[in-house]
Amino acid sequence: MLSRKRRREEPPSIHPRNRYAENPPDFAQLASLYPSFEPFVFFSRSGRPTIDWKDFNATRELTRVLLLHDHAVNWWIPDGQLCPTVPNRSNYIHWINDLLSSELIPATHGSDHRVKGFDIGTGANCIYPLLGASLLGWSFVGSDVTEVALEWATKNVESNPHLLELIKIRNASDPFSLGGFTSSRRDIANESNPDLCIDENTQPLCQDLKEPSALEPPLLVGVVKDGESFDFCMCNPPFFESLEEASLNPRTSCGGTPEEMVCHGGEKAFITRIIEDSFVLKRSFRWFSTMVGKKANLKFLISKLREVGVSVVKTTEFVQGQTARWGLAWSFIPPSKDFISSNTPMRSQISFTLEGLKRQYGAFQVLKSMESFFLDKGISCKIDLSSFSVTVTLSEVQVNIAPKNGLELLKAGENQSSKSQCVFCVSLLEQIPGTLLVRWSSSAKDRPAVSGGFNSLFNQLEECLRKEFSLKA
Ligand SMILES: C[S@@+](CC[C@H](N)C(=O)[O-])C[C@H]1O[C@@H](n2cnc3c(N)ncnc32)[C@H](O)[C@@H]1O
Repeated sequence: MLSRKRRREEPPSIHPRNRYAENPPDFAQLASLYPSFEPFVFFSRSGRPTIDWKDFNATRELTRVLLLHDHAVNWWIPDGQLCPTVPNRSNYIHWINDLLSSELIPATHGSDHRVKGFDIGTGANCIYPLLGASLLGWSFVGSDVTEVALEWATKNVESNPHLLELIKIRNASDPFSLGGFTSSRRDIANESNPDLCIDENTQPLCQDLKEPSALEPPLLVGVVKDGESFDFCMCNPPFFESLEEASLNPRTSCGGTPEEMVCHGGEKAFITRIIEDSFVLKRSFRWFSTMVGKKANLKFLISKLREVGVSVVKTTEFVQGQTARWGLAWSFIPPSKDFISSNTPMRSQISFTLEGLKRQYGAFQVLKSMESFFLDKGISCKIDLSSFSVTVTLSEVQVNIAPKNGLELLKAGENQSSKSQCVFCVSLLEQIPGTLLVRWSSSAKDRPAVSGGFNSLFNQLEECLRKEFSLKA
């Protein structure tokens, strides 16, 4: 109920350059063109052609026909393997393209250079290399560790002779066939960072610069060959720590084997290892990036990135149906001068998840608590129970005071007359039972001061709600 109402109000979740942003897939047309897809299409009560999203065969066939029809890509995966949705996966590719074309991190090559990416854990579906190569002509190395992923990723590339030269599949658990793995991580760190000079007695700059566990296949160090360089790496990591945790996630028809969904320590450990490797290979990539499944992990990972001394961190939010995912990107290369003086990036939308809600509490209590939070600070707000949101109105004076002096001064400013007000909306979306997504959106994109103040207010709100409602606080 809550989610359905909320969804109607969600801002567009799709990248503006995504080909499905303006024209979502036309199931009726696809059914008439592809007889194998036709049996999966039926008319919903509202009269619209749709498919059963809980049927793995239906979603796999949809992905197959979308890749064929819109991207001229031949594709297939065996039963049970993770089935990607094409519009959602395209968003990550477009975000990487934004990062590369922003020139925030200067390119070292000329404009005729072919962009080269590294997809960590490409899966049997090999979706990112296939999309990146067919949409933008990028070349890729896609790595994986399971036999089925390596076999099917290779098949998927070989079924597309026009992409054969662009995509290479690499076995990350077969490092001895690669150059460079015979050196220890410390040696590699020294080679690629001559200014570091780490010897056995040196306390490493990065606390986590340690030899990887013998049980865990490498991610980048030992898989990237000596002398190789890439414009970016990307990764959709196994999100879960255990099969139990994976099965708590709302079941979709997207399949996914334990090898694809689960890893020791969950995404936090997996991405931490990517960060450690990025420190070692800091000169070999212009951008490092990964998808993050849990907002709470995003904060931890950003603090890790600060620890290892990255020069830039960028985040974005990908909303996929009812699930939110985050994109995290970083670089060790100094940003180009044009960008250094610019303000902190603006966000028109920020969010956090409130996990492990205590049993006795639900969205209603959280909403009432948000109302009290704002009223206590002298900020005008209005609850809307039908959309589970609170509309917050800040006077110009309140907005201008907040970022500089902290929120305690908001009350002091409230009596001053204000010419213009800023209206923001904080809304709740139930992700899974016991987990709420709290999202804050504003239309004040053109006013950095407003967003700065609001970000700080939002952080306080997060802290306050966590203390009151979350078991994990
Ligand atoms: C969630 S799946 C992502 C598959 C695909 N990229 C996608 O987005 O649908 C994670 C993948 O990472 C792979 N993987 C796990 N450890 C790895 C490692 N050390 N190096 C490369 N791939 C790994 C798994 O086998 C799995 O295919």
